[in-house]
Amino acid sequence: MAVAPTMTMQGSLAGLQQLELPRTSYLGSQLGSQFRVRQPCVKLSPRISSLKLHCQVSPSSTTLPQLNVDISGPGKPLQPVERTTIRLALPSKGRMAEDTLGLMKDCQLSVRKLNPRQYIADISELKNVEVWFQRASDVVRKLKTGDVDMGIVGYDMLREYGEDSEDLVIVHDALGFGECHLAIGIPTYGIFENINSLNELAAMPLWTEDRPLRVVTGYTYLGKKFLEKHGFKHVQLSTADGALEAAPAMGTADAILDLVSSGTTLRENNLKEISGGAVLSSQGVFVANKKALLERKEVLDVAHEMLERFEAHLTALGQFTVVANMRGASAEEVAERILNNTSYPGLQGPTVSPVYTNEGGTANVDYYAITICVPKPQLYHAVQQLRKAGGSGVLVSPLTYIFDEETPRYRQLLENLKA
Ligand SMILES: Nc1ncnc2c1ncn2[C@@H]1O[C@H](COP(=O)(O)OP(=O)(O)OP(=O)(O)O)[C@@H](O)[C@H]1O
Ligand SMILES: O=P(O)(O)OC[C@H]1O[C@H](OP(=O)(O)OP(=O)(O)O)[C@H](O)[C@@H]1O
Ligand SMILES: [Mg+2]
Repeated sequence: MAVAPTMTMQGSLAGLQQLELPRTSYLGSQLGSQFRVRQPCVKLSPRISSLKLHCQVSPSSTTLPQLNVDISGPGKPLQPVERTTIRLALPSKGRMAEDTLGLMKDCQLSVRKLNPRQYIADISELKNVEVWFQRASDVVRKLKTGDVDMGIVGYDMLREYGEDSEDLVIVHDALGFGECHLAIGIPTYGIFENINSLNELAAMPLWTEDRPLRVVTGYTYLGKKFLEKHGFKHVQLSTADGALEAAPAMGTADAILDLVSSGTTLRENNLKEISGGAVLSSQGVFVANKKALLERKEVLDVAHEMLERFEAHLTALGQFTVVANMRGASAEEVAERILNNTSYPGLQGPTVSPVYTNEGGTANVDYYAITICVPKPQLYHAVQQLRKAGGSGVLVSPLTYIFDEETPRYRQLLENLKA
């Protein structure tokens, strides 16, 4: 039953501008006019006798004080109030945190954080969006429970902590950072010297109920499913937070199940991958809570905008804009030469525009400037083709965004929401 408590506040209130409620109940009116309650939604249980609330202080303050609010006595029932803000959870630390903020910035969605220890921030371009910094595992957990609406994490984390939940939906599956794969690693030496595949590992007669294959991993959900699926009968999974590659040499595990990117950590610890031993490929993904997308149009709208920005930027990253002056009789003739003699027609076709030269005071057209987009790896090939087709003075510049007419991923998202 919800109750309206009477409250006593303890602690210094100096400098407080607003109160953040990490959980959900309506406390707004009791807090006094000097506070702005940003999430006035808390479920209060009659058993709760006190709540600790984190308070956001004025920008000049560097500390994050805690305000103790004692709740005592029954009051009149309160109606729970729906959250109206949109919550985006981002990784709070490590390589994903940096890369995520980098991508947001590149998409003109800079995240404003008042100080590094603060876990809430905002994005001036996305009004009504709160950014919450969380450990990657918590980003997924909170997405599942609906405490946040959208988030960015590694696909590995999504699968491990999301546990194939139907409440989660991927909005963008390839953000272009945190690329790695989750794989089994075994020693290159000793009894594993001639073991090169998952089947060979499973078939080793050594593994029994009393002496199972010991695998250390941070991915116990995915690991268990994977090993069961591949016929491992006697396996013991254990877990550790990092430096798993040390376990076989220490004798505390036979194999590891961990992320591999360059392969250096495996190699430096005398471990190897085996064929069939890769569980999944991973990179940063943009995920949302399905119910939030379906039931709150404003969440779907923000997801759409972020998706469009990500797509426009990530597509552009792989291409150059190329401008070349071409001698020609007409714009059509130049366009035909590009379309027929080169492999790079541009997005819909080449843009062709006249170049006016000064001929005794009269503007004359002998050249046409063509503009096309070229995939980065094919740049030199494109320049060669353009030269052959009569191009001179080729200018190459980076592309920042390519906004297509529509975003295929958005269409896919709408399909997924119907399912
Ligand atoms: N070697 C790697 N190369 C690329 N991406 C990686 C690598 N290791 C991890 N990742 C990706 O980054 C995410 C975060 O990794 P991890 O949790 O190990 O954080 P971290 O940045 O290493 O910090 P810490 O391990 O100290 O908590 C992983 O879920 C995965 O998606
Ligand atoms: O194939 P590589 O390029 O060598 O990368 C793989 C390593 O990167 C990650 O560790 P991380 O650097 O995050 O250290 P941690 O174990 O402390 O998390 C992962 O857990 C591997 O150990
Ligand atoms: Mg790590």
